Amino acid sequence: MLKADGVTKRFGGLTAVNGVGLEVRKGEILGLIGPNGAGKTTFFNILTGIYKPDGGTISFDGRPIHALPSFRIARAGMMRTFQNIRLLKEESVLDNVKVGLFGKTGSGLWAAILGLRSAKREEEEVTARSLATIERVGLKGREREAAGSLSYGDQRRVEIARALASDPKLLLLDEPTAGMNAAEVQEMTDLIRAIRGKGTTIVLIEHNVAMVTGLCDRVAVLVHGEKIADGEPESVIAKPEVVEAYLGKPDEEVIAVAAHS
Ligand SMILES: Nc1ncnc2c1ncn2[C@@H]1O[C@H](COP(=O)(O)OP(=O)(O)OP(=O)(O)O)[C@@H](O)[C@H]1O
Repeated sequence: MLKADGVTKRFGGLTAVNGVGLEVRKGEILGLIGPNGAGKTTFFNILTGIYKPDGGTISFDGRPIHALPSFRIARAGMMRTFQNIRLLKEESVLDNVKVGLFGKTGSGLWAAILGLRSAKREEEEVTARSLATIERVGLKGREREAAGSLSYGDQRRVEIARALASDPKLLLLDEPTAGMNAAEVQEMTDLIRAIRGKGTTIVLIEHNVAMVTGLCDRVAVLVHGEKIADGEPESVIAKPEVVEAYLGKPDEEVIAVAAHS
């Protein structure tokens, strides 16, 4: 589904992503882990066209995308969420999700201004699709509430719904469980699994090692902008270089998870 080869990004003298190669297979959940500042979000920003890479190539669904603007990459079927929730807090849950379908409609601005029938029909379709997606992420009945009034965990669901509304082939989630309690992490894990169950391929950046190990089919590890490991979760996180580089020192949680597997 996605193939990155030798992807590099520099900010002045800092090489944030250094020659990273990564393959994402159709239908899998891939976890991207690594310490703070390892380059994970920068890598997402490159995949989604927010940053242009200084080197390397990326193909998505068989087409090169590394030179495309973000809206074209989104239109090709790659959507994402952000580490810091980016919702229109005063607007309704429904309107926030409808934003995810912006650019997907074809009638155009004049048709909307003139109130043409095609624009009305499109608006109805966008609303229906958004409502169905809201239900899918478990927020049925909350459509008219202001997004900012929802709990943190539910706001993340709205973010995911916005990315999911256009039915992407590939969904990138940047720390979907950040700041969540154990129950919310479990609910988010279930939701991600259900999304994959409907055929969406998922890559997620995550700090919660136990969650990654339980959820992901494969894990890739970035350290100082370089990929140091890639493979089946339990074996990757048990590698001494991963334990040391990722955590700085052997960590009891990781060792316990590895030993348990
Ligand atoms: N726009 C930018 N300008 C300059 N430096 C940047 C920029 N974006 C990221 N960096 C730097 O690139 C490095 C990688 O940052 P990045 O946010 O990608 O790491 P990360 O692995 O996502 O970290 P975290 O887990 O803390 O979110 C860091 O040193 C960061 O300061």
